[in-house]
Amino acid sequence: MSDTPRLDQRPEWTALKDHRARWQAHLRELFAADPERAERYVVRVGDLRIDFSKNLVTDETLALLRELAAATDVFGLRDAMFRGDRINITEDRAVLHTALRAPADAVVEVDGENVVPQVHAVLGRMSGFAERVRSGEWTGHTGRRIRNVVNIGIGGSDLGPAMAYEALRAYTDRSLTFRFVSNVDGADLHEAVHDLDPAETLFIVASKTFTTIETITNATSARTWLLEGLGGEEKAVAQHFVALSTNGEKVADFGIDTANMFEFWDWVGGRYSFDSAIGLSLMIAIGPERFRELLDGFRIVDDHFRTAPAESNAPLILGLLGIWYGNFFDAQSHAVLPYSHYLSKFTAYLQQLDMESNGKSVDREGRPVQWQTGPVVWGTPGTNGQHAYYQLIHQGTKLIPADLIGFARPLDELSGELKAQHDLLMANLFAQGQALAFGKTAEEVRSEGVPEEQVAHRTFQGNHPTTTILSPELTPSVLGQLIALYEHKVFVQGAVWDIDSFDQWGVELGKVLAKRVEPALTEGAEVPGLDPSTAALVAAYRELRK
Ligand SMILES: O=P(O)(O)OC[C@H]1O[C@](O)(CO)[C@@H](O)[C@@H]1O
Repeated sequence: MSDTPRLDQRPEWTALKDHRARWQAHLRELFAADPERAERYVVRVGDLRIDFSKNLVTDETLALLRELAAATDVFGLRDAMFRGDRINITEDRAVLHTALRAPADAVVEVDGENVVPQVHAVLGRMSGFAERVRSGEWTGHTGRRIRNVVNIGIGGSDLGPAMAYEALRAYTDRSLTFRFVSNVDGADLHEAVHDLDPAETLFIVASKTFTTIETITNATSARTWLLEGLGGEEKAVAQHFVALSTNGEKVADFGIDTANMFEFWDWVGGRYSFDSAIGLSLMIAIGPERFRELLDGFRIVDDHFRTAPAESNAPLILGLLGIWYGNFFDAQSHAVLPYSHYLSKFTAYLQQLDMESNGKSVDREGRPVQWQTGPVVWGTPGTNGQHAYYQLIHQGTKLIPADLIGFARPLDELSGELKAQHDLLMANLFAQGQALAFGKTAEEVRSEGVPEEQVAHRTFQGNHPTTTILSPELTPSVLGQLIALYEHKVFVQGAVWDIDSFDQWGVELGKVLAKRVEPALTEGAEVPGLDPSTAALVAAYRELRK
């Protein structure tokens, strides 16, 4: 048994509990008492200006939170991560997604071997391949150039490239079509390929393990579709399928030539893998140079996280704010609300990053935790959300801290009136932050002549915390900065909560049970050990499908 004190028994935790018990201030009062907080509570990293002034904190709160971070040795674990120590303890692995964006002359060792040259070798191969596809030099089996790229993967092998493709659409080669297939529902693949010409289609099968049932099933069906379309010649596969994986053996078993495999390593977690070979579809879309800019963006935030003092360390501050709300205000969720259409898949990406990392209920030694861990992360582009669920954030009974993300300039893609709409978009972001923080008092409502019986309904309590992340423009580098910011925020929270943020045992049971239930559905076989409820569902399914 370890002598590490339990988190909730640390004096720093108790100090925060006491601080919370005394907490009364409304954001209106905090700003009235200290108008400077609008400037003081801002951190800058790279192109990101992170304004956390509309959070329920004072200098004292921030100091107490930093003391908790120091007591739990967040920076010690950070250094261990960057060094390549095996901090993913249940899988006994290093956690080195930061090595994926390290400069070529950096040295990051795993088991005494510098991994940076391998990273750059794969990046070089990816660049060469991406250029050949983009230029038309890489052709399909019939000699026609590739016009469609279909990424088949799920979880970390899908969400990153799919999100970033949307985010950076303005930088993509519009003469190519990109599709992302993840769902084992045959409808996903069907909709992705039904209007494509197999002779012009490249499948990228993305799977770290190359054993994931959804991906292997979809890849097998894609191969059938391709061969049917190209007259059944097996050797066509070589020109139309490439693999992204850590598992060369399984790639070969599937029938993809390992010469067409782009490798990554077990020290890259699936949800942290999109800047590895998993980004190949994105690299084809935006080109190797833009991809390198994206990596540079990640690196800016890595360097900041590694070196900035606690007072101005952006991922640390964001992580601690989340802890303040989740552990001391009982907030159950965290909303991420981008005011950018291009970021429409950003929150879905963060859901895996955050919830698969920190959805844990035992500490690093396997003891049940006595404190809340990862929040439910949710959200969609802000303006659409305003006309759907913002009502609950403004006037519901739950505390929902939110990040509002916006950009000063629209992309050059837009012109004329469409460009001018950007100010309206951003006016909405600013207005929401203001309304959430300051609300509208009953007196203000009355002064507008609202009848007394409606005053309560039209009053806005305010005091809802938001953090506003503003940057000049959504470039590849800025996207990399944003993702790294959240990666390290999640890291900080896992470190404080004393959980392993890098395993994902919680997704295993469902996978095993699905394999056990499937024969009952497809072959009508009896499945021993089904609970009565599931057995009844299976029976109803069999009856209904007749
Ligand atoms: O890349 P793979 O091995 O196919 O795994 C896909 C996803 O499945 C998970 O293991 C569980 O959902 C994720 O962590 C991972 O990103």
